[in-house]
Amino acid sequence: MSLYEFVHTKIVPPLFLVVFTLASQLLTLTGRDEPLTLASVAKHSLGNAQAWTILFMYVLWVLLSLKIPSSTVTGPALPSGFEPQFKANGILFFWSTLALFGGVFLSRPDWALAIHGLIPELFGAINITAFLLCLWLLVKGKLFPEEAPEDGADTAGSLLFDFYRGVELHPTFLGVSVKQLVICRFGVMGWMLLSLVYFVAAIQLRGFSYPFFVSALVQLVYTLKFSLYESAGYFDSIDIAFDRAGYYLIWGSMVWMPGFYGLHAYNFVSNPPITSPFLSLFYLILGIGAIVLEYRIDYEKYLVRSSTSPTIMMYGKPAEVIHAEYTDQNGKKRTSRLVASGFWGLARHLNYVFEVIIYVSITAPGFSSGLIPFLLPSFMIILLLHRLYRDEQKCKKKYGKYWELYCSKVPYRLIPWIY
Ligand SMILES: NC(=O)C1=CN([C@@H]2O[C@H](COP(=O)(O)OP(=O)(O)OC[C@H]3O[C@@H](n4cnc5c(N)ncnc54)[C@H](OP(=O)(O)O)[C@@H]3O)[C@@H](O)[C@H]2O)C=CC1
Ligand SMILES: CC(C)CCC[C@@H](C)[C@H]1CC[C@H]2C3=CC=C4C[C@@H](O)CC[C@]4(C)[C@H]3CC[C@]12C
Repeated sequence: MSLYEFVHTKIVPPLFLVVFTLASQLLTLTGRDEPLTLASVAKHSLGNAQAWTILFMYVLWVLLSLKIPSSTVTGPALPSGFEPQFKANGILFFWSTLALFGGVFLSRPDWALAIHGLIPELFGAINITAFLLCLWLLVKGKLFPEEAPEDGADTAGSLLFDFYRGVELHPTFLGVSVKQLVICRFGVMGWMLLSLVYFVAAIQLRGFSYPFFVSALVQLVYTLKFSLYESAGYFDSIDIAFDRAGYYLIWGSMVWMPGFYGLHAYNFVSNPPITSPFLSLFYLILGIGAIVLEYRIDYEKYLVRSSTSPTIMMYGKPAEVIHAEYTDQNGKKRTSRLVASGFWGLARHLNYVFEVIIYVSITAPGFSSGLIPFLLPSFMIILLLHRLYRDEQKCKKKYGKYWELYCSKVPYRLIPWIY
């Protein structure tokens, strides 16, 4: 066993389970008149009737979004030939959620302040639900997996590692994909809704804040971008095609995403961001610009991958495409397209750079008011560097010499001419 494997399978699971779970509850106490102690964590960690009611209503809403009739998108096939199905109604979900909850908070802004006060209990309830879900996914994956034996509902011999990493790739719950339900619907939209709640709560307390508005607006546009990208690309991502449904992905999306990704906004309520209107305008343009460019990068890949024509025009000339051969898990030869021009010709993961810029624009309005707004961009840099490493390993293994050809044409991983 290599050192990386040892750390990955034996050290990371227990460490992350304790540290991140505890941190997720401790952080809900920031910006409040309560000591950051284990006793305070314990006091709120079981939730209360109001918190459980809010959570129940929101779970019903996200479940409903995947239960209503809609067209479907197919994800990457498993060795057995099984093709996971996802609902293609991300945009409808975005606008209806915004209309429903936006309407509720506009007519009852005092509810936003009440929910802000309930955050420790709400995350107590979400944490319990996420743990129960991960436990159920472990038991189900081990005892009655939905996936065929050749798809390898994979177990690593250690219960803790299986809990952390997950067993199955595409488990379902009440007939819907657990990944789409938890990541795309509960996590991403829950994060956006909580940030809107904090924004309205701050208005209730101190009136309109332009820097907070900029932060919330960039995040709203980012969520809209995700909803557009959900059916066009997210179902081919590492999260869907490779990562199994366990603590990392499921707890991460259910608790860490709405909690930690929204921490700066949660703290803006008690510690308002102070930034000049000029600088706020700069962050707004930076954030929206980075979202548009990131969308363009996702779109260029989508354009080349989905086109049936042998020549694909990009920026007025034929796109440079590597027709990469690979062998799938059934031993069947297949071809895929690697774009080597446009943004994908500048660096192999330029989208990750824009991703970090987006998170900087969302949090930067609060940079002068404390350390908390620096946490999210720092976390993103670590998360994306780890992801870059995993993705490059995956592509090297999958495409072999074709990946090396792409790397020779596009030698930069992240930032053109630098790295
Ligand atoms: N906010 C957050 O916490 C995070 C956000 N993100 C964002 O989510 C989005 C998706 O991220 P992610 O899935 O990691 O990465 P990408 O969208 O970059 O997809 C990577 C995959 O694309 C394919 N690929 C690689 N190079 C090329 C190429 N030149 N031409 C065509 N296809 C290529 C490979 O898959 P294949 O096997 O299909 O060839 C590779 O595994 C990004 O916008 C990212 O910034 C990502 C991580 C965290
Ligand atoms: C603390 C840990 C246990 C790690 C938790 C990690 C997860 C919270 C995140 C891992 C991958 C993340 C995502 C991938 C791609 C995305 C597309 C983007 O456009 C929106 C965000 C996201 C869904 C993002 C969400 C957080 C992760 C699931």
